[in-house]
Amino acid sequence: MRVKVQSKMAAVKDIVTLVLDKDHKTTVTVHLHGATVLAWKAQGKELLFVSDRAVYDNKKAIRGGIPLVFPNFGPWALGPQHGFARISRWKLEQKPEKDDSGAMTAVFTLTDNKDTRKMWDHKFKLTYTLHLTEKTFKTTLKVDNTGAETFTFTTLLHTYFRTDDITKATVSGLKGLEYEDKVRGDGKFTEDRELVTVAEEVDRTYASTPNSHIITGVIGGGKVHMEKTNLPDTVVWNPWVDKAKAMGDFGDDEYPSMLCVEAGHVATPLSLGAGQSFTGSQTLTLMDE
Ligand SMILES: O=P(O)(O)OC[C@H]1O[C@H](O)[C@H](O)[C@@H](O)[C@@H]1O
Repeated sequence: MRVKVQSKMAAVKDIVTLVLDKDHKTTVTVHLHGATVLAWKAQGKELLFVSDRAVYDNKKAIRGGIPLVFPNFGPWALGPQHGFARISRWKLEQKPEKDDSGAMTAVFTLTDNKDTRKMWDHKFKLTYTLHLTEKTFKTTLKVDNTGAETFTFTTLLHTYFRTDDITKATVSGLKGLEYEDKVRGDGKFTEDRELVTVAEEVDRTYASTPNSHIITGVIGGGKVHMEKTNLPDTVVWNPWVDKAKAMGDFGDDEYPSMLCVEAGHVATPLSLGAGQSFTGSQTLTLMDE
């Protein structure tokens, strides 16, 4: 399946790879379109889902991996759904390098330009730092307001985990929390399950979640620990049968193979004054089975 995805990818010049070890067992692959993480392989196991039908035309958002949502989560009056970060061309600011501790780091940036200002007339700089060790993958997004006026935004790391069978996957840390449910519609609901499972279309935004979730049922019976900082909300999404069929860049039969658990600041917008900055991050750790 991965080979097929690779062969459909755009030119090699679009792709940056962080290789931790010489055997290529622990790597991260990033597309400059959106600085979209396409793959995180930990000890030989590919943990992220990318659709076989994903489009690599440097225009459309890439269906899978970790698209970056900024400056708006969801439908947006000023531009495309989930904002422009995931459909903008990012710059590789610092090539993958090993630091003293042996971790690989790479840094990508996006600054306002005529296309972003057409939609959202603010000056900003986004700095996205990827940090890879043997079992952990940390992604940190820094937002700088480089203009003279305050702006508000929402942001999110839209992580697609690869699952063996979605009905066997679970997400911890959500019991007792309020959520909005885009499937059921208006109103707030309260989660009563210790471990959230998915057996139908799910699209929920849980507000003020704990900084740690454990996701089970990741490919090969894997367990991933998600730790987040300054990203207080968690979205759980799977399109299920009908929505999968309606999406042009997602296979009809792919929904059992993915689960999105998305760390973000989306339930309430953030406000940044001139010269201020915000930093949010998530660290994914492949846990021992
Ligand atoms: O199709 P996209 O624009 O990539 O959005 C994919 C999904 O992203 C999030 O999970 C939202 O909560 C969903 O409502 C949306 O369907």
